[in-house]
Amino acid sequence: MHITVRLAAIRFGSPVLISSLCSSRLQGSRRLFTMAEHSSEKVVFNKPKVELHVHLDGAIRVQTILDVAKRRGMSLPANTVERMTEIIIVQKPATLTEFLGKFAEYMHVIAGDREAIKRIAYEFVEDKAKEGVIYVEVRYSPHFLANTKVDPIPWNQTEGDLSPDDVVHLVNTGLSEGERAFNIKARSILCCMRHMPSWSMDVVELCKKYRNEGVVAIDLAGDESLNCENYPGHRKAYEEAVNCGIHRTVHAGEVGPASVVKEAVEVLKAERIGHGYRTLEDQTLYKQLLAQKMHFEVCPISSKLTGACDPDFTKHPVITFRKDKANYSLNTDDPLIFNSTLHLDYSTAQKYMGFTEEEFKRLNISSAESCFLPADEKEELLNRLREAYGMMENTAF
Ligand SMILES: O=c1[nH]cnc2c1ncn2[C@@H]1O[C@H](CO)[C@@H](O)[C@H]1O
Repeated sequence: MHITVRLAAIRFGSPVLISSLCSSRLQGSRRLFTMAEHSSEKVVFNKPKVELHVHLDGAIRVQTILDVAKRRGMSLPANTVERMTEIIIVQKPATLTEFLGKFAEYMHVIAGDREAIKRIAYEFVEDKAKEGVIYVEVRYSPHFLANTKVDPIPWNQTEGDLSPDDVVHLVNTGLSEGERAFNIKARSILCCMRHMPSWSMDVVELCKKYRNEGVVAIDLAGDESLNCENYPGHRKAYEEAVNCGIHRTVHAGEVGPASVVKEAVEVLKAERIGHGYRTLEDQTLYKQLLAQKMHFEVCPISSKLTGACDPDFTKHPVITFRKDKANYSLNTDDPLIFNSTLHLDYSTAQKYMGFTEEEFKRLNISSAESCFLPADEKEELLNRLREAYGMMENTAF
């Protein structure tokens, strides 16, 4: 084995570990498959994968929510995994606003609790390792998990002593303990929220402070109908990110029009677009983004259940992306709320959109090329994938 490849294999997890973990089913809440698609879920791409768009607070185990509520003496609308899962998940196509409301069912339990925040980060890494992910970038809003130095204090919490800064430190700790335990690589992206421009400067400052401890980029999430031209807080934060070399992604063109994507690229200097489906409505913009190899973070199951795309997967925008050899990834987004797994996104792409093993390899290579790791670590990741996919050049003479 080539030395770089061997090093990469160690850092990103051994193939044996990955394949054995891949074949095991997820535990806890993920067993309750209620969507029709779940019955057909199978592992269609049992190879190392890269995931670039997944929300930590949308990827918590239901059992963990129940455990933490019990420990903290908090009440929940249900006390079994099955019942609580039914309450949290979106079962049929809804709206983005309806979907975003689901976080309020459980965020008050996790927010403000040191042990819980570290635990969800650690368990997240375990769940991703089980799906065969060898590199993941996970995102969240530090403010949504804090209970002091955040205005307003979210989820009706009373003021405590956990600041957004403490939250980032705890998530970093949970992720790095998870990395060591499950032998994959996990980095994080900090989210600004569209409706809270006053938090955005804090977010970029946290990105700067923790750039050497696992934080790789800034994001803008939430309700896209709020235009950032009217919210200079986001623009200023992204300007600072550009000036300091902080990587940038923006949720745009998910349910909002192509103009939001244009603004993300031209004003916020986004290097990747979260979702971006509605870019196709502006063919000039789409061609420009294709030419500059802009990366689209596509989330198939999510796009159906948030009402972002036609529920008929055979009409999904990612089919056009694939035909045009666009640069995109396949991601879960919020697997807790969609009661889904990365395997379901892949099997859906195969079953309804004509994706092949070759395309899965190509899109994972594009994902690695578009990830926010520094160049040397990116090359290691790429080598690891090329080796697993049988794409290594023969260097033995
Ligand atoms: O698909 C999405 N579109 C827009 N915002 C989202 C999506 N999924 C989650 N969040 C928002 O991002 C926050 C930080 O992780 C979540 O709390 C949720 O409000």
